Amino acid sequence: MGAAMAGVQGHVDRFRADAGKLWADMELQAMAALHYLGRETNARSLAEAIEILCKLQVNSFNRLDEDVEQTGLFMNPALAMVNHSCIPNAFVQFVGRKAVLHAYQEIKKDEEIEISYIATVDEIHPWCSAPLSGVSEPDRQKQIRRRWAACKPLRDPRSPAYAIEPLPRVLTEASMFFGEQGNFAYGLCISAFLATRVDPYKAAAPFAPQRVKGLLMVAKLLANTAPADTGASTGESKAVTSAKSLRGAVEKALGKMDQATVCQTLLELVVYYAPAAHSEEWSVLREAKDLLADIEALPSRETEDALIKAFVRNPNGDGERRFFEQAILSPLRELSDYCLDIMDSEFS
Ligand SMILES: C[S@@+](CC[C@H](N)C(=O)[O-])C[C@H]1O[C@@H](n2cnc3c(N)ncnc32)[C@H](O)[C@@H]1O
Repeated sequence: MGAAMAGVQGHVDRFRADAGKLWADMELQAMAALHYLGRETNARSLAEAIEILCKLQVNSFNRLDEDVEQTGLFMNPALAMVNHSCIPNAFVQFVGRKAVLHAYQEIKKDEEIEISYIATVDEIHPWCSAPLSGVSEPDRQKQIRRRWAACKPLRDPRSPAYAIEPLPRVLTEASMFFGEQGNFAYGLCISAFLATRVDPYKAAAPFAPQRVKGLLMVAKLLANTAPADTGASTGESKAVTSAKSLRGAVEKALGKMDQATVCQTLLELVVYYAPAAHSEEWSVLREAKDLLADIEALPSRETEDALIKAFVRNPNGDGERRFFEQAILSPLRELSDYCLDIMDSEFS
């Protein structure tokens, strides 16, 4: 056991660097353990005891009993080798004093066995949610590819579960990645997918902060997407296979829509919902108002402006609803239709 324990990770430096309550607790526990064992407390014995505690912290399982819930910690060096995934292919169950590693599905030879370190499906582990902004571009692409592959069970067309983490998080990362690359069209398709097919299922209230932020993201990407060159289109709309025809199809969809009108309407929605979502001081509200002022200053948009203002005044009127469905929602849905193809073509 001692030799096996030597091989497991303890991340002592990371715990020390955090220097929070956990580290203070560990020092106290280490001193108590040495005292209990009748061993002298000195710098060396304390460091050894702390290392063991850190290894337990990183590698042990909460041993759960069906009736009395947590009954203690369970540590097994072989089981401690199993890494985390937010979409695991296995889980650990306690049967009496034994821990049993069960597979959720068939695990092929050489495929990694992964369990979830967290308790509920909607939580997301820091490794899956860690922002990738400080990472070099090829590493970032590799990370998104890896995370996207892990989302496969959530995008099974027979039982899609787009709102379950980590899928929304991976799409958000990919949208930001494309935005930073200057590929606003692809970022927009992904953000449109999040705004229309993910966020409403994650948060029912239209003033939920994440939904309002999602609308601003779509509006910002739209503002950056220059009116598309419709001549670049290949004319294909179905069975988009190659990256080139996918690009052409997205450009065609963009070329058909009135980008300024969609952008302005989304910004009006952000301005309407932001105070309920957060406050009058919210930076999202400020940004939306600034962008709105820029669009309203564009020349020759009196008709569109009148339609948008009418919708804002009376969103439930028949004509206004039709305007929203046809001029705003329908083109956004069309863009969102390309999201999964884009992810598969760029990150598979
Ligand atoms: C219980 S151990 C798992 C085995 C460990 N990878 C090893 O080789 O000893 C937990 C540690 O593994 C690493 N780890 C586990 N899952 C990970 C993941 N999905 N991504 C990155 N690191 C992970 C972290 O350093 C974590 O503290």
